[in-house]
Formats: sequence, structure tokens, C-alpha cells
Amino acid sequence: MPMNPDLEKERQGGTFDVEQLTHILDGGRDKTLKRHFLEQEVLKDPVFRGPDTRFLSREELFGELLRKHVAVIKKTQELSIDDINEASTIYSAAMNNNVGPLTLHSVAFVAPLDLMADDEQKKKWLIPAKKYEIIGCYAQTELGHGSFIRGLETRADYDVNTQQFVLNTPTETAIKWWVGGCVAVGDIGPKFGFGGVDNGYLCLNNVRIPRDNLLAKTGKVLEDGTYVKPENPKVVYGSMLGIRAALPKVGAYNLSKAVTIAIRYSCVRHQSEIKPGCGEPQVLDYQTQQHKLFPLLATAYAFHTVGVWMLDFHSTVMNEINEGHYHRLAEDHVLAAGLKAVINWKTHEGIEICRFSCGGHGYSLASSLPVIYVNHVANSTAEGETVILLLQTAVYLMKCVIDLEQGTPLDPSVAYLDQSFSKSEQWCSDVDMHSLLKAIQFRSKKFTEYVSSFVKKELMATGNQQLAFNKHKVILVECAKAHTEAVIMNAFVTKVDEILQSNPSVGKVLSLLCQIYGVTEILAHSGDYIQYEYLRKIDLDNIQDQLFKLYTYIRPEAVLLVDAFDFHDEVLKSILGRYDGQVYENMFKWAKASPFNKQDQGTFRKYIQQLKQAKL
Ligand SMILES: CCCCCCCCCC/C=C\CCC/C=C/C(=O)SCCNC(=O)CCNC(=O)[C@H](O)C(C)(C)COP(=O)(O)OP(=O)(O)OC[C@H]1O[C@@H](n2cnc3c(N)ncnc32)[C@H](O)[C@@H]1OP(=O)(O)O
Ligand SMILES: Cc1cc2nc3c(=O)[nH]c(=O)nc-3n(C[C@H](O)[C@H](O)[C@H](O)COP(=O)(O)OP(=O)(O)OC[C@H]3O[C@@H](n4cnc5c(N)ncnc54)[C@H](O)[C@@H]3O)c2cc1C
Repeated sequence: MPMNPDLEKERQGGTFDVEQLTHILDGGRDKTLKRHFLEQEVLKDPVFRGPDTRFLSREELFGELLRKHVAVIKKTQELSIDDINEASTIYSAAMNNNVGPLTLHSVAFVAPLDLMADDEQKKKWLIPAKKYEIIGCYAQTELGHGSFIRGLETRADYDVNTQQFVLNTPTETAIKWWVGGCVAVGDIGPKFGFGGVDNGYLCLNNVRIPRDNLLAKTGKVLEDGTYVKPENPKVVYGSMLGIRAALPKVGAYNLSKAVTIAIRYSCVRHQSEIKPGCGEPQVLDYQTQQHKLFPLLATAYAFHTVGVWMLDFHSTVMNEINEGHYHRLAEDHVLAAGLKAVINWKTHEGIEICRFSCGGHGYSLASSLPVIYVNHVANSTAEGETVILLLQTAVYLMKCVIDLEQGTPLDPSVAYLDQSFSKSEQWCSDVDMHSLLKAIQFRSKKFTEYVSSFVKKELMATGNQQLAFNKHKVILVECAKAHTEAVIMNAFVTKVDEILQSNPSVGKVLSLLCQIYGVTEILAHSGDYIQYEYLRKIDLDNIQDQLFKLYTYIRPEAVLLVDAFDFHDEVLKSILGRYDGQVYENMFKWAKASPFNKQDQGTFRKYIQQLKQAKL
């Protein structure tokens, strides 16, 4: 199919090599080539062909995705793939923006076995689980409790005579609920999204399991019922850490899809007039459309950068823990908590902005933006609700203030809290990314000190930490967000500095995006900068001008920057986001193919007939 002339023209501009940026995003040219190979292994294999999942009922969708997920597993085994990124490539190429039915087995059942099973148990369960000889799920949440783990009511009473645990969900609120991939007792019913996953309920009534079913690497129960505590009790929370550490990159992936669709479509879509008589411009030439999409484009790159960094950090910490070193578990937990909370929240807001920016066609499943949205938005609740996780980060920051007062060294990701910040010169409209980073770190430091002073005062008054925290939860959450933005901006600046050395032309365009991310973040909290006397009105006016100027620099690069995400059309599955930009013809073809247009609408005639017969 010929290329849409608008997109063809957009691809003649640009100042950097798209392929080189794709290689950087993938982690090197070899990884790009391997990703292409794996995608083709799926896309060319007829077993992965099937009905357009956007036309399917919940039951049909589950069945079709289960069929495909089993094919994904076979393909992954056939190709001897054990790298999680490569396995995710095969999975994503097949799932058409859905979450597969066996996802929880991979991300929430296998991971805890890996982390908390002893060698014997690994042989018994982990090895067969990795081969899908046993399929598992993660049944923690109950009808009455999800966030408050210490409030869970399920019982495991030890029967010393039989060396067994007797499991019970003694109350209705104790019923296990939301259990992804729970194939035993029942499905919890239709949901907002996640149609490919059978989130189940599980009632336990005197279910007996052997003593050695308790994962024994971190704590065990001896034959006489004595509980031997793990060296570090918090490691039992570790199973939730793995998914949280991975979700920032999942957020980046989903936001990258949404901005690819919205930016390509905004170049194809012509609407209204700027100069009368000069034809309808591309909607991406409207400053308001750029103001919707370019900060999100910058955000997608920022989230990808920090998502890769978080996964590397987490993997290092897990290796340390496997060797018995727990000193970085707390930092890993709060980084994963803060990044998972902020990134997934801003991603679902961003996907919605992308959908709105495509007008009516964004509301059609032909765009796939609604599919991406309803499956992504769960990530702000699942694996730790946003506020719950931000509070974890906030409590850690309050401890950092005490550490600072006591001269205890801080973890590297919060070292900036010990730095002094001053800004004397007036900002013009070309503030560099390092100065923007310093400002964002300054705000986080000041906010942490400000919140800590309130919490301390409350603690003095009540002597109760939980009460003190509860009274200031709103500003504690804002404090955690401010710190997390400092972590994101630091990762982005660090990566762009590195790329500026290795590939100046790519680095330059990414530095523009980094400035857009930083200026947008600062303008979103401009009042704080005035209140803390870090910026004046003139500074803010100047960086507002800078933002609009940056949009003009990014405009000719925008399509190339989304092309660099390198989504195959069959992976993106969006008519608005097609690489060739042939939207209208394919929208019409897709609509005509809808089963709704094929069914004989006998019902229509039947009921309208009644109207005609009725004496209205
Ligand atoms: C093949 C490829 C496939 C690719 C697939 C890619 C697509 C994937 C898309 C799908 C992704 C996800 C699917 C969704 C799956 C969802 C699963 C779930 O939802 S499972 C259930 C999750 N539930 C939760 O997260 C519960 C949240 N609540 C909590 O975690 C707790 O309430 C907590 C821990 C926040 C509070 O704990 P508690 O009440 O005990 O008190 P404290 O706050 O005082 O904490 C005690 C102490 O422990 C430390 N801590 C807490 N959590 C952790 C942790 N996780 N790790 C380490 N340490 C932790 C905390 O800091 C305190 O320390 P202290 O020093 O005492 O202050
Ligand atoms: C798509 C999806 C898949 C899931 N898969 C699984 C799974 O496979 N296995 C599993 O075990 N669970 C699963 N879950 C459940 C998930 O882990 C919980 O929904 C999540 O932990 C939130 O807990 P909750 O639902 O009890 O919400 P609640 O904690 O009841 O939250 C309700 C509101 O109360 C607020 N709140 C609660 N506590 C506090 C507090 N201390 N301070 C301030 N505000 C508070 C929250 O911020 C929120 O606004 C899944 C959920 C979803 C949506």
C-alpha cells in the first residue's frame, strides 16, 4: 500500500538516524535484530493468526488469547528463549494489546518460587513451573483486603500430628479475590479491562497441604511447629517487588504505543484552517495538539530510560540478596514503589490524552487506544495501589531526614537530599537539562524537609507515628511524587549525557525531549518554586516561552521519534497508527468487516415492527 504523502514528507525531515535510536532503545543493534527475528517468528506463523480480538466477546476473547498464549509458550520453548525481554517480545507480538491468561503464572507464580523456594522446592516446583508442567497463580488479595496485607484473614493452622497446614478462608471477606490465572473455583466476573485474564475467587475450606509446601528459603516451620524467621522478614514481600520493578518499563511501552498512534495520526489528519484559503493543516501543526502530545512523547522516552535503569537496579539487588546481602532491599523497594506508582498513573492519564487527541476515531477500537488504556490502567491498582506505594516511598524519605540529622550516609538515589542548591542568575528561555534537574531535585529536598517538619510536630504532640503519618498523608504522597520525579529526571539526564558522547545527533534531539520533560514538570508545580523562592515569575515566563520554542524544534522530528519505537503494525494493531498512514481506507474496511455488519439484525425488524403495529 502506498505511503501516505504526509507521513512520507515527515520522514524526509529530521536530524538524526532513526535506526540508531531504535538500537539505543533496544540496548544495541544485536538486540534490535533479535527482536525483529522473534516478531517475525510470530507474525509469519499461521498459528498466531485469528479473529480480530477487538470484535470478540469476553468468553471468545479469553479462549482466543489462551490459545495464542499456549502458542507463545510453545514458540518460546521451541526457540529456547529464556531472556525475559525476548520472551516479552514474543508475548507482545501475539497478544494484540491484551494481557494473556497465563501472564500471572509467569510474573507472579514463578517469581516467588525463584525468590523464596529452597533448593529442594525449586526442583519440585520451580523447574516444572518454568516448563508450564504446573500452572500457578498468586492468591494474596481477599474480598475484604488487598492493600493491607497484615489485615488478611486467610488462616493456615499447623497440624503437628499430620505435619500439614490446614487452610481456611473463615469469612466472606477472606475469600481470595482477583486471583489472576486462578483456574479452580470461579471467575470474579466482567472487568473494566484485563479481559484476557480470568481473575478468580478461591474459597478455602479445611484444605490440607504438606508442611514443606511453605516456601522455606526465607523462614520455615519445623516438624514440631516452631517458626524459624527469615534473616530479613521483609524479603517475603519480595514477590511483589519483581512485578513492581518491571511495571515502569511496561508503562513506558504502553505510553510509547499510544504516542506513536496519536502522533502519526495527527500528521495524517487535516482539520479546519489556520490561514483562510490555504487548505486544512495537519492537526499536529496546532500548538494545542503539540502541547498535548510532545510532553507525552518526552515522557515516553523518560519512562523508558528509567524503566530500564530500575530493572537493572532490581536485578543487582536480587543477586545481592541471593548471596545474603540485604542492605539495598529498602532502596529497591521504595524506588520500585515510587516509580511503579508515578509512571503507571501518568501513563494511563497520557494514554487518555492520546485518545482524546485523535478525536472520534480515538474512541473507536480501530485505534486500539481504548484497548491499550483499559488493559494498562489496572497497573495503577494491581501490584500495589498508587497511594499505598507512594506512602511507602514517603515513609522512607522521612527516615532519610532523620538519617541526615544523625549524619548517617544516604542511599545513592536520595544523595541529592544532602546537597545545597542555589539559583542566583535569572533563567532565560534556554535552560539546559542539568539546571532543570537541579530545580526538580531542589523542590523534592524542600518538600521533604517541609513535610518532615509537620510529621515531627505531630509525632511530638501524639507520640504515635501512624497517627502522625495519617494526619499528613496528602503531603506525604506529594513528597513521594516529587522525589520520584527527581529520580526519573536524573535517569533521563544521565542517559542523554551518555548518548551525547556516543551519538551527538541522537543525543541532541533527546536533550530537547529532556528539556520538555523538565520544563513541563517545573511548570506543573510553579507555585512551589515561587514559595521556596527558587524561581521568580520572570523565570517561569521564560521557561514557558522555552517550552513553546522546544515544540517548534521537535515538530519536524516527531514522526521519526515515534518511528524509533519501531512498533510493527501487527504489534501496534492500530489503524490510526499504521506506519503507512493509510487510515481512512482501512478504517472503512475494518468497520465493514465488523461481525455486527454481518449479522442479520432480525432483532431490529422485530422490535421496530412492534412499534409500527402499536397504536402510538
Ligand atoms: C513472559 C513475559 C510476560 C510479560 C508480561 C508483561 C505484561 C505484564 C502486565 C501485567 C502486570 C501485572 C499483572 C497484575 C498482577 C497483579 C498482582 C497483584 O496485585 S498481587 C497482590 C499485590 N498486592 C499488593 O501489592 C499489596 C500492597 N500492600 C502492601 O504491599 C503492604 O500493605 C505494605 C507492604 C505496603 C505495607 O506493609 P505493612 O502493612 O506490613 O507495614 P509497613 O508499611 O510498615 O511495612 C513493613 C516494612 O516492610 C517494608 N516493605 C514493605 N513492602 C516491601 C517490599 N515489597 N519489599 C521490601 N520491603 C518492603 C517496609 O518498608 C517496612 O520496612 P521498615 O524498615 O519496617 O519501615
Ligand atoms: C487487574 C487486577 C489484577 C489483579 N491480580 C491480582 C492477583 O493476581 N493476585 C492478587 O493477590 N491480587 C490481585 N489484584 C488485587 C490487587 O492487588 C488489589 O486490588 C490492590 O492491592 C489494591 O487493594 P484493594 O483492592 O484492597 O484496594 P484498597 O486498599 O481497598 O483501596 C481502596 C482505596 O483505599 C485507599 N487506601 C487503602 N489503604 C490506605 C491507607 N493505608 N492509607 C491511605 N489510603 C488507603 C486506597 O488508596 C484506595 O484509594 C489484582 C487487581 C487488579 C485490578
